Amino acid sequence: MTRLVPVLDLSGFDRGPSERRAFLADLRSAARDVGFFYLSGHGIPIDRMDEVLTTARKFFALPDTDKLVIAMVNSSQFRGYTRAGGELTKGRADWREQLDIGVERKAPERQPAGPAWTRLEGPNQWPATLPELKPALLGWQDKAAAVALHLLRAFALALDQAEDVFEPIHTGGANHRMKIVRYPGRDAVGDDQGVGAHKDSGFLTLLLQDGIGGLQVDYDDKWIDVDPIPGTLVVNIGELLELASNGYLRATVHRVVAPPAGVERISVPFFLGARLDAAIPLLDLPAELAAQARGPASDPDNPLFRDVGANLLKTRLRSHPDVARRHYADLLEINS
Ligand SMILES: O=C(O)CCC(=O)C(=O)O
Ligand SMILES: [Fe+2]
Repeated sequence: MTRLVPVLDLSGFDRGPSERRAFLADLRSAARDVGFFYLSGHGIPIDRMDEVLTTARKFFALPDTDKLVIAMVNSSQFRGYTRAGGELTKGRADWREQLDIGVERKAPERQPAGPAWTRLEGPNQWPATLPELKPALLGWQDKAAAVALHLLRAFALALDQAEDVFEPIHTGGANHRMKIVRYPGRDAVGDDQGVGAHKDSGFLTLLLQDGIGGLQVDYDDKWIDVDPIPGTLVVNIGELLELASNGYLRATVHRVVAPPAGVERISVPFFLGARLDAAIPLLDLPAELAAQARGPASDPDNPLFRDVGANLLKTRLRSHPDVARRHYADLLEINS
C-alpha cells in the first residue's frame, strides 16, 4: 500500500547521482502533493530522539510553580512556558502546554528607532529545577537545524536552483525556533482542539512525535492522520518556502486532535527560520515548474510579508496576546 504521506530516506540524497535524482523527484512530488512526509535516514539515532521526549516529559511533570516562574509573558522574545489554553489559533484556545525556545543569544542593545522585530532576539528561559533540559534542547535544536538545512539544499535542487540559493538568508544569524509540547487527554476540558488548523510560518518544520498520534493534515478537504512511525521525523513546508516558490510548494494546513481521556501526547516541533533582517526571494523557477506555481495561498486576514522579521513578529503577536500586551503595547491596535 502506498501511503498518502510518504516516507523519504534522506540518505538517498548523498548516495550517488541516480539515488539523488530519485530522492529529489520524490521530494518534489511529496512537497507539492500532500506537503507532508516522514523523513528516515536523517542520521539522528533513535535513542537521542527518545531522550529528548523523556526530558520533555520530566519538564512537564515539574510543579506548576517551577514552570510558571519561566512563563512566556516575562519574555519579549516569546520564549518560555505557556500553560494549556494560553495560546490561540484563529482566536480559539489550544489545549496544550508548551515551552518555547529559540537560538540562545544576548538581547541586542535596544534601538528605539530600530525595527520592532529586533526585540525578538535574545535569551531563552530555563527551569532552575531541571538543569538537564537546557543541554538536551539546545543539542536537539542543533541536530534538527543541521538536518533541516541539508533538506533545504535538497529543496533548492528540486526547484532547479543552485544548491546554496537559500544560504544568504540564513547564514550567520538564523532564527530557528522550537518547542516541547504536551497535549493532555481531552477529559481535562471536553474540547478536542490540541492545536487548531494552521500553516507553519517558517521554511520547514521537523517534528519529533511520541507514539500516541493526533496530528492530522488537510488533504482534499479531509483530515488525514499522520500516525507516528518510530525513528522518523515528520517534515512539512512552511509559508516562507511556499512564498519563495510562488506557491509551487505548498504549506499544508494541519492540526492536532487532543488525545483520549487519561492519555498525554508529547511532541517536539522544530521550525527552520531565516535571518530576521532577510527578505524572502522570489525564486526564478524554470518554465515548466513556474507554469504549475499557484501563487502563495495567503490568508486575506493574515497576509504574508516577505520581510522575515516583520512576518515572524506578526505571527507571534497573534498567538500570544499576553506577551503582546506586556512587551509590544506600543505596536498594538488589537485591544483584545
Ligand atoms: O504537535 C504536533 O504534532 C504539531 C504541532 C504544530 O503543528 C505546531 O506547533 O505548529
Ligand atoms: Fe504546525
